[in-house]
Amino acid sequence: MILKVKNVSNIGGIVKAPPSKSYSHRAIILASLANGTSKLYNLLFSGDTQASIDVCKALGAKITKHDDYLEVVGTSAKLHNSKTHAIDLANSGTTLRLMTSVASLSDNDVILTGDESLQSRPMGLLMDALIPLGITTKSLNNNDKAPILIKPGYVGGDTNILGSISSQFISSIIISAPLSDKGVTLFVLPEFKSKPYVDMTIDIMKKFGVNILKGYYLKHESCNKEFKSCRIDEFVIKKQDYMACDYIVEGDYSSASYLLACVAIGGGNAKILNLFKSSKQGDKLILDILEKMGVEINRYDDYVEISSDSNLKAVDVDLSNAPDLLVTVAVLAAMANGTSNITGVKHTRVKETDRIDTTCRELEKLGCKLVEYEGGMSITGGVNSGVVDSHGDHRLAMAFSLIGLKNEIEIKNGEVFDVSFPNFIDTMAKIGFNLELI
Ligand SMILES: O=C(O)C1=C[C@@H](OP(=O)(O)O)[C@@H](O)[C@H](O)C1
Ligand SMILES: C=C(OP(=O)(O)O)C(=O)O
Repeated sequence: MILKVKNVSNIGGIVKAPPSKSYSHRAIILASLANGTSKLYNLLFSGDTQASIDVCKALGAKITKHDDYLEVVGTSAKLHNSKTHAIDLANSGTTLRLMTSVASLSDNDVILTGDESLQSRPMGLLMDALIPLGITTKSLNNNDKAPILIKPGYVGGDTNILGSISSQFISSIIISAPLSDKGVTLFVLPEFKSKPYVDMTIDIMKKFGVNILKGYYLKHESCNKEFKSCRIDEFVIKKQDYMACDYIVEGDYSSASYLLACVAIGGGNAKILNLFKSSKQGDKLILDILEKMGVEINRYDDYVEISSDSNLKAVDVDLSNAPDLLVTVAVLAAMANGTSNITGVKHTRVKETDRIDTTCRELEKLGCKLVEYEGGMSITGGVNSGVVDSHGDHRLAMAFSLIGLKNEIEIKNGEVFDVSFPNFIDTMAKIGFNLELI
C-alpha cells in the first residue's frame, strides 16, 4: 500500500507517546520466565511484540489480554515447546535474539524463524558465544542465520562476545543467565554499540527481582594507534529466580522521534506525554539532536515540550548508541539548512534492511545530495517531491512520511509501521499531520 499525506493542519497539541517496544518485549519475556503472575500495563501491542507473546505462549506461559493490562502466568523457567514446527517470529530481531538463549531452558528442541528480513539478520556471534555456556544451536540453512534450532541444556560458565554487531546478543545472554545451572560471567569486547539497550535489560531485570554485577577493564596492550585503551565490559550474573511483578511500560523515545521530528519540521508547539526524563533509553538523544538543530525542547519528569519555527540547522551526530534514530535524523537533515554528518551506525546495515543503503538510495530519488560511508552518511539539506519505497522497513516508512510536511511524497510499502507503532496514522493525526494508506 501507499502511505501519503491527506492534509496538514496546524501542527501541535498534546499526545501520548506509544509504549516502549524494547521494554514491552522484555516485560513479556521476563514475566514468562518468572515464578507467579505478572500484570503488564501500557504494553505495546504491535507486530514485533506479538512475536514475543507468541513464542512465550508456545513455551508454556499463560498469557491473557485484559482491558488495561496483559496477565502473564510465569513458567518458573520450566519451559516446554508445544509446537512441533518452527516458531515464526515474523520481523522481530529482538525476539529472535533474546529467545535464542532463553529457548535452551526448554526440555525439548525449539526452532525459531521469521520472515525473509529476519532470516537475513546475523546470529553467528551469539551462537558462538553460547557454546562455552553448554548451549547447542544450529542454523538450519547452515548460514549462521534463522531458522535456528536450539537444543535443551544451559550449564553456564564464562564466555565473551564482540559488542559491535548487536547489543541484543548481550541482552539475550544476560536475560537467560540467572536461570542457567551455575550462572554466567560475560565479557563484551569493543566496540560496544547500542549499549543503552543493555542498561534497559538490567533495569527491568531488577524489577523482576534479578541483580547483576557490572564492571569493566581497560586493556592497554591491545590498543589502537592513538593509544586509546580498550574497554572490556564484564557482567557477572549469579543463579537467581525471576519473581512476578506488576510493571508499567514507559513511552518510547524511538517512536516519539516521529512526533518530535514532525513538530520540528512542520513548525509548532506540542507536549509529548509519557516520555520520562530519567529514562534509560538511548533514543532520548533525539532531544539533544533537535536542540542542536535549533528546536526548543523542555524536559519535564514525564513529558517533553517542543517548539519549532521550522528552520532547522544542520547537525553532526554519532548514533552508535541510538541506531533506531538513523532514518528520523536522516530525514531531519534532508529538511535542514546545510550539511549534516551522521556517524557510528555501521550496525544499522544489519537491521530490517541495510538502513544506510536503503535510506541513501531513497533520499537520492528525491534529489537529496548525500555521501554514503561504511558507518554513516553526510546529507545536505534539500529534497524534492517524489515516490520512495520503505523496502518493508517500518522506520523508513514512518520517517519518510515526514517529508510530506513540505513536499508531496508517496511511500510504497508504507503500511509496515504496525511492526513497532500500530497507531501511527491516528497518533500523527492528533498533532495535525493527516496521513492515509491507499
Ligand atoms: O534490545 C533491543 O530492544 C533493541 C536493540 C537495538 O538493536 P541492536 O542492539 O542490534 O543495535 C535496536 O536497534 C532494536 O530496535 C531494539
Ligand atoms: C531494529 C529494530 O528492531 P529489531 O532488531 O527488534 O527487529 C527496530 O525496531 O528498528
